[in-house]
Amino acid sequence: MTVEPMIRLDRVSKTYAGAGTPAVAELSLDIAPGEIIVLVGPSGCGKSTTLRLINRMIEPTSGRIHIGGDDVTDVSPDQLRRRIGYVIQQIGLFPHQTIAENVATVPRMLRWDRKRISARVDELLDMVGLDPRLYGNRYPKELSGGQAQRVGVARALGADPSIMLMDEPFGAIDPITRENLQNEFLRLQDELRKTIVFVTHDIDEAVKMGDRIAILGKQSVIHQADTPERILAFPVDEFVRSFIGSGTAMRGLAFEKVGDLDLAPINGEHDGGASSSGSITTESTLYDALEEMLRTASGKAVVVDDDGAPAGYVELSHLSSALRTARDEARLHYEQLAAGGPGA
Ligand SMILES: Nc1ncnc2c1ncn2[C@@H]1O[C@H](COP(=O)(O)OP(=O)(O)OP(=O)(O)O)[C@@H](O)[C@H]1O
Repeated sequence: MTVEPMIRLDRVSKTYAGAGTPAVAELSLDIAPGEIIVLVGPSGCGKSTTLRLINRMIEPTSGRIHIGGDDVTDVSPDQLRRRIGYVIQQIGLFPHQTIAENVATVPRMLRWDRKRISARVDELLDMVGLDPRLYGNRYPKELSGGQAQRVGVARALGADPSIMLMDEPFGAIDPITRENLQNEFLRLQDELRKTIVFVTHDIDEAVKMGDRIAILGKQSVIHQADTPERILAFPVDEFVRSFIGSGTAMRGLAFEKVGDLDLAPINGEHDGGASSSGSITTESTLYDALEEMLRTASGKAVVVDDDGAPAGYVELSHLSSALRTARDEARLHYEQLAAGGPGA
């Protein structure tokens, strides 16, 4: 990594009192400023422990933690936590405080004046898509699960921390609300550019949210830490392959754009049918094209240009060749890494 990492874990270990083996063993990981890194792995592999080590809710048994270039292993955890927002699944809003009071938690701890706190609370609720006038005076039990989760995000952003730790933040939410929250959060992150460590069980969520994904095995041992594209194209071992599961190859199609293909020409005889179907544009992904092929059961998908006129076909051979190229590029990257070459 060429930029100075925002978070550096340097051989960090944690053995809980009374436990025979460490929950986290010698974990080293650099996290760049502004990136979302997603930690995924089986239950009990130490994901939550790793998050809590970063904000020192628990103390490492050994190793060092650096934030923004400073070794924070020994600074006061209170100070540290103001620089780090924390969102958890069972959101833990204070039930007897209003939404506005909940969101004001950190600014109040920092002893901001009343006016500044109130302006910040309004701004934060707006940011997460809740109208402060409608929701500010409600109590947590008067919110849906999705709304409560938004409040959790707003509260974590209270003092504009540079780092957010998110432990299965959308885990207990129905799939549709969950997808909305994911999309809104990604949009928000486009503006805020926080450094985010995000824990999930769900590989699809990891692929969607992560700039990088770290696949962890027992004791938070990193099996593979890389972009979602490369992990899907080239799982480095059997553990990663089985963790990401079936349908892996197809998921990789979501990273390729139709516009990057050399489309098959449309012959005159197909024009009529071609122009009548086709929601696929040059901005669509190859995954969209595959869905279109399956939907029309034709083995090809018509691509339309900006004026809605047919521009060409995506064929199955495009898809297999795109996947092959992604796999070959990823393999080359890892070969170069192993050889200490340019990928290293
Ligand atoms: N406070 C604690 N005291 C003792 N052991 C703990 C404590 N918290 C976690 N552990 C143990 O440490 C290991 C890692 O737990 P952790 O919660 O970090 O895993 P996880 O990957 O987040 O799991 P999950 O996905 O199920 O939430 C487990 O074996 C767990 O039982």
